[in-house]
Amino acid sequence: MIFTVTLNPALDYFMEYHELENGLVNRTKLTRMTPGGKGIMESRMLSSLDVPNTALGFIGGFTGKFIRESLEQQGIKTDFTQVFGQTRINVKIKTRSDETSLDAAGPDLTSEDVNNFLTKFDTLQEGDIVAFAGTVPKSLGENFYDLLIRLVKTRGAEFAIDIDGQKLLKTLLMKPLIIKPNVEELEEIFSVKFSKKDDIFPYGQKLLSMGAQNVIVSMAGDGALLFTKEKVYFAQPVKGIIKNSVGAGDSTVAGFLAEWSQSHDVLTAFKQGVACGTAKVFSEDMPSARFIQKCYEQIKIEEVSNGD
Ligand SMILES: Nc1ncnc2c1ncn2[C@@H]1O[C@H](COP(=O)(O)OP(=O)(O)O)[C@@H](O)[C@H]1O
Ligand SMILES: O=P(O)(O)OC[C@H]1O[C@](O)(COP(=O)(O)O)[C@@H](O)[C@@H]1O
Repeated sequence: MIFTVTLNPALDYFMEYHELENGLVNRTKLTRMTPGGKGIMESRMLSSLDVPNTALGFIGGFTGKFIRESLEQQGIKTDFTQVFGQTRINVKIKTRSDETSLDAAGPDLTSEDVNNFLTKFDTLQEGDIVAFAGTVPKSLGENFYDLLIRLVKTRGAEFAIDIDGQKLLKTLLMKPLIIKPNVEELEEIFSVKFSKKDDIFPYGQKLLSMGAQNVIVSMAGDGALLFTKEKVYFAQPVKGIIKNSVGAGDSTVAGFLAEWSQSHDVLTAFKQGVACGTAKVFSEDMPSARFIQKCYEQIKIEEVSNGD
């Protein structure tokens, strides 16, 4: 079974404008609400692919109720920890030229909330995969993921993690099945600037040598790289009209896990990850399995130099 963990879920509130004018009243032509937060997006994508999974995390207030009910209506299994505070609202503004996110901080959590949440890890077993993704609410402290990863490993399960910054590096010793920094995150982690794809190779290798089992470096409209112990692969980008790129990275991770959990074939899992990321950006909301398959058929993967 795959479990996704969203410590700080969000109701994503989408607003569309032709253009935004600062300091003026801007009237939207379209609004939409969807359940968000990185693990929740992964659960939604896994469910589009019909892969059994359970969404874990902290939710509260009317926004939390909206998330729980929307997921349940879509047939997604949830086992959230109910908290007193209110789940945040993240505003996603789309104009003709830009996509902008106004993301909130999220509620404070108590030690009782945490203890209730930790019991969800009691039944984990070998063969399970836990996908951690997204920011940690301040009240949980910097090291909360480390604690959760230790629980997962103690039970013989695998984990995937999609977080940014130095915090990601700290988790590598625990050997994540997959990590997926995007180019900007990788640049920030190593304080470097990439001007071409080949510049990324030594850093992908470095993440492997630090403990990651597999590394995907996503490059938005420039495709993605997969680093495995044996080889490095490049997935060419698919061209199309971008409808909504929120959750592209989460969809990539979910696609990878969906396939890997069934076949344990890393290359096919990478292809499915790229197909899901691609299908997501070309859709307003979560794409259908049929559209993901259509994208999958267009993905071209080539082996590139091993980057040594
Ligand atoms: N403009 C785009 N055109 C085609 N595919 C895209 C585009 N943006 C994202 N994708 C797909 O989604 C994946 C993840 O996107 P990316 O923006 O790198 O991740 P994140 O959301 O984590 O920043 C990419 O590797 C690619 O497959
Ligand atoms: O936990 P974080 O890092 O604040 O991210 C929350 C946001 O991430 C999302 O899952 C989108 O993820 P992406 O960064 O992959 O577009 C939104 O649904 C949500 O508002």
